[in-house]
Amino acid sequence: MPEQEPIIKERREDSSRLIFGSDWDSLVKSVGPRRLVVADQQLAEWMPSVTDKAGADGYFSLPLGEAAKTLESVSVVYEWLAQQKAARDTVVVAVGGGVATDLIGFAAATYLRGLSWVAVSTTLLGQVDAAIGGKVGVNTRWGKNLVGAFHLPELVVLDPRFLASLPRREWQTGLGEIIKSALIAGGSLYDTVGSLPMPSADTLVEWQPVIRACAELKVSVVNQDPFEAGPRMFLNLGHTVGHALEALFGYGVLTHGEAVGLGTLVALSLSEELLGLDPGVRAEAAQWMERWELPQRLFAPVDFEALWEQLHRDKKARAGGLTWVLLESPGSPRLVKGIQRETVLNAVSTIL
Ligand SMILES: O=C(O)C(=O)C[C@@H](O)[C@H](O)[C@H](O)COP(=O)(O)O
Repeated sequence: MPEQEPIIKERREDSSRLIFGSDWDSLVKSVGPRRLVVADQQLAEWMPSVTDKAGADGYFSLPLGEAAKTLESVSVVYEWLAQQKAARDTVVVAVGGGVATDLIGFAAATYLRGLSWVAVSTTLLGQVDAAIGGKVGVNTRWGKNLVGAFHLPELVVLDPRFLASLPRREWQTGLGEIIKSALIAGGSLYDTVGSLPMPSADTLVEWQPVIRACAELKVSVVNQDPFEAGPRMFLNLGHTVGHALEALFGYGVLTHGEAVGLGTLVALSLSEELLGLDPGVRAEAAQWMERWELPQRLFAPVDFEALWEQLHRDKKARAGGLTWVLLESPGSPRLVKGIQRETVLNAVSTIL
């Protein structure tokens, strides 16, 4: 009898390995015998070099953006994987920002019941948060990321070269998640973030340690609680209201980071009311948002009834109602249940 190759890889429950810098070729090539690159179409100019660095057999790109983060786009990826005869030992290399790694990661999680994948993250938002931790999925008209899976990438590539050419709004959307991370972590991350200028290609060197700290914070939380049964919920600070706003305004109208920034202000206001958070924390977060030109108020009115209904589609909701992530002080997030409608209404009015 010829010796049989093991077909099914050992399932890893620990978080993905982060690779900082531009020297990722050999690690990515070592992940599996065959690699296929799938990317956001906006990255067309990078594709020859990425395909070469990944030692991939081929690449495919599709137009992506929050509005295209749908099951239809996932089907387009399935179609290409089928044409390429992707097999159980094929590795999908997903290249792009948060939408790309969420969507392509979801295609990898579900094609042939799960292919290994690598996330090559090309945006600030992706590098500090979205590409890490294996939450993959797509939006539906009922809610944000409502269809998805937990499927950890084998590697997450955080190469600063991709960031240099980001447009201003992409830097800003990343800041929404950085503010969230600084509030959850407290300590030196909170102190450092507050002193930094607007991120850009020129100030990237100053931001690099913060990007690394946010990425490492995320890995450590995900390692403690990979399937979000407890402390991983803290990473959702600002997302209950943020996701509801994204869905209500239409995906892509507010960026994810803008929505999370607004949602964080609401969460901080609730935290003052319910946990005695020092109001100086919200004032400080607002100052950062002012400096980085993130919206602190909604540009159009929102119907509170519709928002209240949308909030209840949050993935942290359980039979007993919503679970909110609030803050007692920077570095001390708390989960709070059963907040009254009137209290939420008052907190939401601070961003109207
Ligand atoms: O990884 C997590 O866990 C997070 O909650 C991080 C969030 O910043 C991220 O936007 C996440 O994708 C949202 O997850 P969801 O479960 O609320 O859709």
